[in-house]
Amino acid sequence: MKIPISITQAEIQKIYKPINPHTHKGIQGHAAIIAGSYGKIGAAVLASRACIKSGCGLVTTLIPKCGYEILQSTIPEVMVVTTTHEKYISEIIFDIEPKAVGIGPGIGQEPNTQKAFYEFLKTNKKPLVIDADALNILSNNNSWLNLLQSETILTPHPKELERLIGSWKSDQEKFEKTIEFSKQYQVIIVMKGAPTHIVNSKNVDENTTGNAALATAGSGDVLTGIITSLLAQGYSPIQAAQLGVYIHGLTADIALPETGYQSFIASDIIANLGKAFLSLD
Ligand SMILES: NC(=O)C1=CN([C@@H]2O[C@H](COP(=O)(O)OP(=O)(O)OC[C@H]3O[C@@H](n4cnc5c(N)ncnc54)[C@H](O)[C@@H]3O)[C@@H](O)[C@H]2O)[C@@H](O)CC1
Ligand SMILES: Nc1ncnc2c1ncn2[C@@H]1O[C@H](COP(=O)(O)OP(=O)(O)O)[C@@H](O)[C@H]1O
Ligand SMILES: [Mg+2]
Repeated sequence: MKIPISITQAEIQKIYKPINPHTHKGIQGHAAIIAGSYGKIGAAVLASRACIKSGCGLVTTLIPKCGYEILQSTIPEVMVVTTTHEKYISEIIFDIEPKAVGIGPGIGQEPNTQKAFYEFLKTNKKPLVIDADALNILSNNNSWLNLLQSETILTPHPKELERLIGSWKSDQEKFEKTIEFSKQYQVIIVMKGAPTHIVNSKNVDENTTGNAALATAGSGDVLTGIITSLLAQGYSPIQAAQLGVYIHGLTADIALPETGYQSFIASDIIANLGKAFLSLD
């Protein structure tokens, strides 16, 4: 395996596009988030808030009915579409044309949710981030991987990665298998961890930001929202993955002197996105 390329501030500075003073919400990108189930509407809230707080102009979130009031009152900036089922996502139907879609945080694996995901994958042509339960559904139905558009971004943590590619005996084997998987399905794999690596066919990048404060519930859900937002703003999938993991980690580095490791929670990632983006301007 080649030595990973570090995702440094200098590299990110080449990718980062400052906001055009004449932009408006209609051209700043419309993102769709598909997330949440009964008891895990928080995952939808975190991903949606991170998405709108990362620069896209509009966010529409698809959630099961039980999350409607929660989402509308916690993030009034985000538009909401609900499914017919009360507790889980039973179909994926939008009345909008999103520029990018993020799917998976907290959706569970109900049979109807799996079917809805399959129907969505058959027709989706938008840039896509797949996380959490949507990854687990793919692991259980691996023929569906052939439906993915090239450069779809998968964001597994180590357990989700193991479900996708099988177990490994060494770090080297883990990377070899991930690279092979990425080549086979033409996907970008964000191997979340400490540090996070991004595998894009034969290239491997290593993130340089972040710390153990991120080992807290919902921090991956937030990453899904950030990367989806960047895709909706027109970043290429590999750039969105690189800038997304860099900014996500940077929030924890910025917050650490105030929060310490223990009191940092996923909402602190979102609260520090502004400072993280400003450090690139
Ligand atoms: N507030 C919410 O609504 C939250 C919802 N969440 C959702 O809950 C669902 C379940 O997600 P989980 O990830 O908890 O469940 P999983 O069963 O996918 O993952 C948990 C397992 O993975 C292992 N694991 C996780 N990170 C690891 C690492 N860095 N190294 C080694 N092993 C690691 C854990 O030890 C555990 O065995 C997902 O849909 C997720 O999006 C979570 O994000 C937590 C917060
Ligand atoms: N010790 C650590 N150092 C740096 N980053 C970490 C550490 N632990 C977790 N993270 C990051 O936090 C995120 C956790 O994602 P995930 O496990 O999907 O969380 P959740 O499903 O609860 O939202 C990933 O981006 C991962 O890289
Ligand atoms: Mg997760």
